[in-house]
Amino acid sequence: MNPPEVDRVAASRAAVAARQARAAVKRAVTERRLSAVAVLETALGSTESIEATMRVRDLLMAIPGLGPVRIDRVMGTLGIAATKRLSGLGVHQQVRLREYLQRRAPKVAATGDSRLVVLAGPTAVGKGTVSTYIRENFPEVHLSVSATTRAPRPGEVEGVSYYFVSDEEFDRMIEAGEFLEWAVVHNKSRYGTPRTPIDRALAAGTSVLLEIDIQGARQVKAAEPSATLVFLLPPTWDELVRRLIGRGTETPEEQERRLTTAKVELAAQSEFDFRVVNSDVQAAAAEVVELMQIQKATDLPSKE
Ligand SMILES: Nc1nc2c(ncn2[C@@H]2O[C@H](COP(=O)(O)OP(=O)(O)O)[C@@H](O)[C@H]2O)c(=O)[nH]1
Ligand SMILES: Nc1ncnc2c1ncn2[C@@H]1O[C@H](COP(=O)(O)OP(=O)(O)O)[C@@H](O)[C@H]1O
Repeated sequence: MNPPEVDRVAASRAAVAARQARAAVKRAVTERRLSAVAVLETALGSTESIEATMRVRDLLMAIPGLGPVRIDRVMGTLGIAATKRLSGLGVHQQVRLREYLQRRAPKVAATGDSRLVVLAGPTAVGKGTVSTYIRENFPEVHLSVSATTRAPRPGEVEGVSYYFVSDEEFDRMIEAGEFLEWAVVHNKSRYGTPRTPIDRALAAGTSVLLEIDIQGARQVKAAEPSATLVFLLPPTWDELVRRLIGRGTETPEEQERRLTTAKVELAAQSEFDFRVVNSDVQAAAAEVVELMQIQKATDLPSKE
């Protein structure tokens, strides 16, 4: 084959793969394993996502109970042209479509099976930012509060950010078996996940999110194989460096050290069940919450 032909074959293979991935997303919406709102948020969060290339009409077609005639009428009311793709929506169209989906589209099917989900990832990728967004916007999720031996920073609240405990108290908690997992993080302080609030929340049917480091994620999986591990990724390495420096909470030496650790941590991503790219906080949070609600996502396209 000559080069233009090679290009053509590659392009047509990519088109087939994209069509299959779009069909998998549609199927997941129809089967109520994925909410239509989450598809919209992912599309708006990343123009490179498969979701961004979906037509609005196809997303609506995936919603059980909506037929072609009704969809034409709805799209007319929303002021969206028949061929429009999710990535091409104007700001007002986005708002109108989101409101419509929130009202009309069924929520993902309840599994009757509350989930333990671990969010981990390299330093400064945005774990704290995404989990704070979830705490503030998704009250149905129980966000675990860890105990730590590090000192509180300005603005941190006892019992909300962490339980700030002494070394002696932390020793006592280990002895008493109060932790689901614990670890020394950044070679400095100890952090641990109290077991009782998690057991209580799961027993009450509430899903639980742990924002902990990678050593902790491995321990949770060993203790609770049914736990779901989610790895938060930066859009690029340079963006991770920018976030770490931009946050301005570490000295240049500490930043260097954390970036060296981050390379090792990034290599652990294949141990995780799902990967979510944190390009946009709202979209990343929506994806994490979605993963807390679906029972089986094996035939969804990868979240990479
Ligand atoms: N293993 C484990 N890690 C934790 C726990 N709580 C927080 N961490 C991790 O400890 C690290 C340091 O957190 P923090 O002191 O808040 O500082 P940050 O690095 O600025 O986010 C982060 O990677 C957290 O994910 C916990 O209970 N167990
Ligand atoms: N999606 C994002 N886009 C841009 N900046 C972000 C995003 N998510 C987080 N940040 C910023 O990156 C920095 C690190 O986030 P943080 O939540 O402290 O990371 P982590 O808890 O993983 O160490 C913070 O300054 C935060 O505001």
